[in-house]
Amino acid sequence: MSSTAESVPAAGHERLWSVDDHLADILAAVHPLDPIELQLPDAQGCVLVEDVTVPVALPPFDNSSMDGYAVRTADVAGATDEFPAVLTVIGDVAAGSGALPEVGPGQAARIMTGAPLPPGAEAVVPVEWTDGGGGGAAATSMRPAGVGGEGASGEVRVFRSAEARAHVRSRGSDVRAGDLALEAGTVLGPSQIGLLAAIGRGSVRVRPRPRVVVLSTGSELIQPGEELGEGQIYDSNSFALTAAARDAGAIAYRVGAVTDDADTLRATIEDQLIRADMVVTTGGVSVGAYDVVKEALSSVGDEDEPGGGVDFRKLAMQPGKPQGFGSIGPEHTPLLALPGNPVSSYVSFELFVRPAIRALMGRKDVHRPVVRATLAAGETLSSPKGRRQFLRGTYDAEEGTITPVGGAGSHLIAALAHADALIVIPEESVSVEPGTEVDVVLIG
Ligand SMILES: Nc1nc2c(c(=O)[nH]1)N[C@H]1C(S)=C(S)[C@@H](COP(=O)(O)OP(=O)(O)OC[C@H]3O[C@@H](n4cnc5c(N)ncnc54)[C@H](O)[C@@H]3O)O[C@H]1N2
Ligand code: MOO
Repeated sequence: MSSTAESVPAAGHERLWSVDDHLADILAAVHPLDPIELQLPDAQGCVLVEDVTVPVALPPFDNSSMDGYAVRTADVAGATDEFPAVLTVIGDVAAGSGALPEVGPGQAARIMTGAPLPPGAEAVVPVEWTDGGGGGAAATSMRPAGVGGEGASGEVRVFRSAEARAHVRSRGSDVRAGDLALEAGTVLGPSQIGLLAAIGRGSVRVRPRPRVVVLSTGSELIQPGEELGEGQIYDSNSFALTAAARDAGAIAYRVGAVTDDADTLRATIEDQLIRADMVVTTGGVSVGAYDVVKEALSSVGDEDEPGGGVDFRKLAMQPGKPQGFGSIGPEHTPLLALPGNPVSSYVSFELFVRPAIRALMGRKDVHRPVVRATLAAGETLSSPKGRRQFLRGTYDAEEGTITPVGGAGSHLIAALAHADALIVIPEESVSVEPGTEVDVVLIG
């Protein structure tokens, strides 16, 4: 991967890439996945690639919005408690009723919410405006349609008049046939899935969720639940980043920690490519003698896979300085190699992997929201010169303040777990006073 953009001036002898240039390079190389037809439940969170038009009006027929009686307006005109209209009940119309009774003069059909308005009827009077067929005062509910259809015959007293179309939901009052239901580019949330189902669509063309394989590296890592040995730590990165990938919209596969062995790592990644639209690794990208990701991937693909290969860079950011990005395998699957420190890998994920996942999904909103907030710190914060620092904090939307949680250390997993935002300290700042306005990335 290369960038035409300028890199940040070297600090010491290092060439540092800016956060923005690195992200731009990633987004330039990551393209939306090809669309597929998915069943509705599987399409949740996906981006629609077709304009969906309404095949049938909603509602498809005039229907009642209340449990009550379908009546002719002239029959109930002037009805009061004292002088109710007395109508002959000719039967029940329940939701789903096929054959409908014709309501003639002096007649009423008992009707349920959602049931089609029967021919002849012009309005619905709610059951509470009637005696419910019981011969007494105003009813509070209908008598259940028990054996023998009690309540679906006899007489009903109506105590109020009704205007034409009262309590009737007209055919097409929601959408009409031929209307645009949802346009291409819409992200399918629960209500959009509901609309698609309501107009009878069982499947839609969408961009699929990317399959993201997350693997961590490090011979010191063991799985949570196992007994810690000397010098060992639990692998938290693969869990955190798999969760973050899922949260971003991906189908995430967590691969357990791989030992610091280049051949094993290469073989593991190759095995995973079959189910990966993107690979994310953590650890092994620094300058140590056992920095296996760098060793395993620096050379990958150069001769065999034109256009492939992984580039390792140092970024002008803290945490998250060492980063790798490129593509791997015959499909040129994007690979992001993140630093191993837990906070570094998480912040790097937020800044680079999440946007890449969302770009694969075809989403326009690839970035987290950024707001301005007042720094509510107890002391002046310091930041390394020439590096964009991302401190963790809690954001108070009501007060418009951001309070740092924990320090700058990239091993502070507990503080990260209590943060819902990243405080951005620009490259040019070396200290920030409490009360200063800062950019805040909302990650909660
Ligand atoms: N001489 C230098 N040393 C380091 C530099 C440097 O420029 N010169 N950069 C530092 C920075 S900044 C970072 S960030 C780290 C990145 O190192 P690696 O990506 O090679 O990561 P590791 O060495 O494998 O691990 C670092 C640290 O994180 C712990 N870790 C790793 N994986 C996990 C995991 N899955 N779950 C929990 N914790 C994990 C690991 O045990 C180490 O403590 O390099 C600095 N060094
Ligand atoms: O850049 Mo490292 O990610 O500072 O901790």
